Amino acid sequence: MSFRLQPAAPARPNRCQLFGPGSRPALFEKMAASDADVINLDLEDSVAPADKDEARRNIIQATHDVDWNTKYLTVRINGLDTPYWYRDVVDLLENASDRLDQIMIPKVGCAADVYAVDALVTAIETAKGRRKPISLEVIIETAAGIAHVEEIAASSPRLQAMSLGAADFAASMGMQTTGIGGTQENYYMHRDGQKYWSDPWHWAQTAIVAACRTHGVLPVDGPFGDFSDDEGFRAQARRSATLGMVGKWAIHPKQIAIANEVFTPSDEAVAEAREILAAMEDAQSTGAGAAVYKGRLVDIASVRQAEVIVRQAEMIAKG
Ligand SMILES: CCC(=O)SCCNC(=O)CCNC(=O)[C@H](O)C(C)(C)COP(=O)(O)OP(=O)(O)OC[C@H]1O[C@@H](n2cnc3c(N)ncnc32)[C@H](O)[C@@H]1OP(=O)(O)O
Ligand SMILES: O=CC(=O)O
Ligand SMILES: [Mg+2]
Repeated sequence: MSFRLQPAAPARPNRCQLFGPGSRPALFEKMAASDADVINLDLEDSVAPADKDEARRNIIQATHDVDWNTKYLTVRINGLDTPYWYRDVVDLLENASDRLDQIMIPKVGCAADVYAVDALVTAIETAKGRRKPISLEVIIETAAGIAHVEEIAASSPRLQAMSLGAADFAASMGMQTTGIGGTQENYYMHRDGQKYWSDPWHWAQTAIVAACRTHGVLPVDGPFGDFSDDEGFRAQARRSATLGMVGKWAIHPKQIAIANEVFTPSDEAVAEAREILAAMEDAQSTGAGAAVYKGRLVDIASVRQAEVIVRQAEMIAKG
């Protein structure tokens, strides 16, 4: 273990990030009343170019008018390769209420992309005397983004979360699919006449989790496009949770309850984790470093594993 301790990620629930287009203000109250931990109002890909100005105005108004209660409120700005992003940041930071918590930067390709937004945010916060600092989140959804994922995770003290954006990621990588997340028909192994599907998102997810955990950032799984496929969504979410991600986007309200369920440690998992902690406390009281729990080895590493589950459950229970 390096002598540098691994920094903790922000201790707030981030099990589900519910998206909605800034150009559909009729959805805002429904989003606020949902069970999602995080609300992402979108100015980017779900908003047509002709609607960008109005969507910005809708979102700014909603930071003043809508009761967002305990939601973590974040706005996805347009990418740095567009003519829209600077106006998104300037208008939001100059006019949104203090209810705005975070800005999401899409298609981040290098640490300097985050630096540029951070510089603009910092200047406007100072000029306007905004007392609550805005946090940042990024989407890794390009070949450059995944190639530079570690420097991006380290890019700014404002950075709280990083998502994998499967749709744009697939496009940027030249992947032969129009599916957004989940199992891909042609990504399989073959043996004895049987197909065994594999997970094409796995390597990018683990790269994101490692970069995030190194730098104290929340790793999040992005969209799953087929919102009629509950079991496909659940399987994708379970894989992400198992790999260390803390939550997943919902692009339709149907997906919220499944994300919350999967990313909340189950009562059984928490009970087992507590039993492991107790078994190890007993072992350590007799001077032993290892013990047997339900026929399997547990040791001090098991304590660290069990603590991840207990801490996550306690943090979610606190809200
Ligand atoms: C893929 C790459 C990405 O960047 S994903 C992130 C950007 N995309 C988005 O933000 C899209 C978010 N989702 C949507 O715009 C809509 O959910 C889409 C997919 C278009 C479906 O809308 P619609 O046809 O109205 O759905 P529906 O009739 O099944 O709705 C049922 C009830 O739920 C509501 N609803 C719908 N979407 C949301 C939402 N995002 N947040 C909150 N509520 C939502 C509908 O208004 C409808 O409500 P009601 O039952 O009529 O009261
Ligand atoms: O922005 C999200 C994506 O999947 O693309
Ligand atoms: Mg995208």
